[in-house]
Amino acid sequence: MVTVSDRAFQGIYEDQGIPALQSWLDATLSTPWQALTRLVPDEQELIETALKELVDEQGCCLVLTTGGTGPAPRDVTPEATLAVADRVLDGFGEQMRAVSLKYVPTAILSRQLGVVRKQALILNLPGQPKAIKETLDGVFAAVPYCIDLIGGPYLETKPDTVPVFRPKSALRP
Ligand SMILES: Nc1ncnc2c1ncn2[C@@H]1O[C@H](COP(=O)(O)OP(=O)(O)OP(=O)(O)O)[C@@H](O)[C@H]1O
Ligand SMILES: Nc1nc2c(c(=O)[nH]1)N[C@H]1C(S)=C(S)[C@@H](COP(=O)(O)O)O[C@H]1N2
Repeated sequence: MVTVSDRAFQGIYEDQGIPALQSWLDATLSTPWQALTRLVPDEQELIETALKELVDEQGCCLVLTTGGTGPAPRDVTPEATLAVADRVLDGFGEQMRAVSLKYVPTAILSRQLGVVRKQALILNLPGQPKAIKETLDGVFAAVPYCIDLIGGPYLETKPDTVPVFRPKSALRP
């Protein structure tokens, strides 16, 4: 979980991004998981370093960033994400923007991406803490099967949360 925010990094406001990510994942995942967190300013090189470390050294299978996806000059999270990507999964950005339009007309301002690096799926979420639930609710059904396909662990969700979709042939007992 990576918060990208100049002001949260400087302590001007308390970071609500990582707590919102943690509580969404705690409420949703039934598979045991371990949280690793990073708080970085809107600096491309520092974002790239955090992403590479979480994937390459820590072995994360899912990296969620929040913040820095908009059109302002210091918003560089998508550039950093693209720079470390092996492949782009366009559907994630498209779907997150589509579901976000139900909440705010400014959803189209987010340049958020979903990419694969090695065994990890990296998803960019907008910085507004409420956007974390709004966007994850809309795409998470496809996340576990994506992680299966890139060689990560078999993730499952709790009943009455986001139902995971896998083709029948990919289901495990
Ligand atoms: N990590 C965070 N914790 C709490 N609130 C946040 C966080 N990130 C963003 N916000 C809130 O969402 C708004 C829009 O987020 P955005 O990422 O555009 O921030 P920003 O205006 O670029 O500034 P900064 O990078 O300093 O957070 C912010 O003005 C702030 O109110
Ligand atoms: N679901 C959701 N998507 C959203 C928002 C939101 O509140 N909810 N905010 C939008 C706004 S106002 C902006 S500017 C862009 C980029 O936000 P970021 O720079 O904080 O990443 O995300 C957009 N996407």
